[in-house]
Amino acid sequence: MVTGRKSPLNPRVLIVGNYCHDVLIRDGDVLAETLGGAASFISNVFDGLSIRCNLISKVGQDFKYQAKVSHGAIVVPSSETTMFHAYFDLGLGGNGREDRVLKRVSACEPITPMDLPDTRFDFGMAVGVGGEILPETLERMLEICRVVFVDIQALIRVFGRDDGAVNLVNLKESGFYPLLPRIGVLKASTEEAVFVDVEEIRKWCCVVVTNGKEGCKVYWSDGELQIAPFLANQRDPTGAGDSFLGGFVAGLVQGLSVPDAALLGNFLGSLTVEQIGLPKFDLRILQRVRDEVQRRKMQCSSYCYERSDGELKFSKPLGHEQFHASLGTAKLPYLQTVQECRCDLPRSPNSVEQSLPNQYTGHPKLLPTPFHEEPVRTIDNEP
Ligand SMILES: Nc1ncnc2c1ncn2[C@@H]1O[C@H](COP(=O)(O)OP(=O)(O)OP(=O)(O)O)[C@@H](O)[C@H]1O
Ligand SMILES: O[C@H]1[C@H](O)[C@@H](O)[C@H](O)[C@@H](O)[C@H]1O
Repeated sequence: MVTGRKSPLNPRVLIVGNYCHDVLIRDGDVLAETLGGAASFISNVFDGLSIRCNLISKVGQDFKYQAKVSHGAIVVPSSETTMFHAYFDLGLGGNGREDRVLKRVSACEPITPMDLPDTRFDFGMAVGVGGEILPETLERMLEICRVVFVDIQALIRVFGRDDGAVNLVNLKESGFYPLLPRIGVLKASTEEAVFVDVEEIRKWCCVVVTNGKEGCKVYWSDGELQIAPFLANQRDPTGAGDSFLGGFVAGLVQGLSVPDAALLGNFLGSLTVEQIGLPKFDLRILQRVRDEVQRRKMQCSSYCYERSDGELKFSKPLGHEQFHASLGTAKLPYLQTVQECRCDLPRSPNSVEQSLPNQYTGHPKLLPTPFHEEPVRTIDNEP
């Protein structure tokens, strides 16, 4: 069980999920071929914020991006790299949201418990995209990681036998349901949240539901909290949820409160939708973000986590709105205007919007008590 304590000094993070090849298609034309997979978007955020992490991902010999990724993947000679075709045909969605139809056209082999390092981590992230995370893999992650963050897409995706069409099943029907009380945070998009009984799950773990340009909402057993979004000119929604989760966990790893970390997640999500495929973050923005996070940590250290009983304090962290404003300002000079933006993929109406009002609280399960110091086994594929 995870308790609400200060984040350990040098937290160890484990990301588990396959890299993939993404092909973005509209009206029969290939718009882009890019590196994909939640693991690539999340490690991109961690790299951008200079946070160390360990990553377990499997690919085939056909993997095109081994030289590009900062964390090498395990190459499985007998397997192909997971590949998705994402169809962005106009008229999809119909609800004002940027929906895409996904097909998994090839799948690398699953990540098994044997593939995971035999060492302890403070934060674990189960972020599969193509069915590569098995119940036993998640179970092993729960054993070796103090707190585990799970993207629901790793749990509820099923794939059409003939065409690989991605469909979703109710979480209760997945083999993962019994593990839920042991996870720290379940992240779902608004579309995916329909496949979960949030009212039931929130009694066991923190649930974060992202909602595109509206930002996100954090639910826990006896409260919920809306976290404000940031302005963005959306060009491609792919990976927004992944970068959100990367930013959220990166914030917690650095000792931010849950609302501040979720704000950082929203910020990274908003940067991601402005580019096609895996984003190249502007170095000036990243520097501003690192500075703002440091400033925020200093501000909060005096009141956010310090309670004599060692539990998190669940009152509004002063300056949360200011933190939102500062991050927003960091991005503003570089925010592409609608005219400048080459919209290769359909953009949702009103994607440039004012922030929503914000409330505050936090969740006790999210900051791990550090494991006793143990020798770190070097993971072979870590650079
Ligand atoms: N158009 C947008 N404008 C501003 N912020 C956005 C926009 N789209 C996404 N975001 C940010 O990114 C976060 C995640 O987006 P979203 O809810 O679309 O995730 P998702 O559907 O899981 O994405 P994907 O499956 O494409 O990775 C949102 O909570 C929000 O903070
Ligand atoms: O690269 C993308 C991205 O990781 C998305 O979050 C996921 O839904 C897609 O399956 C994947 O192809």
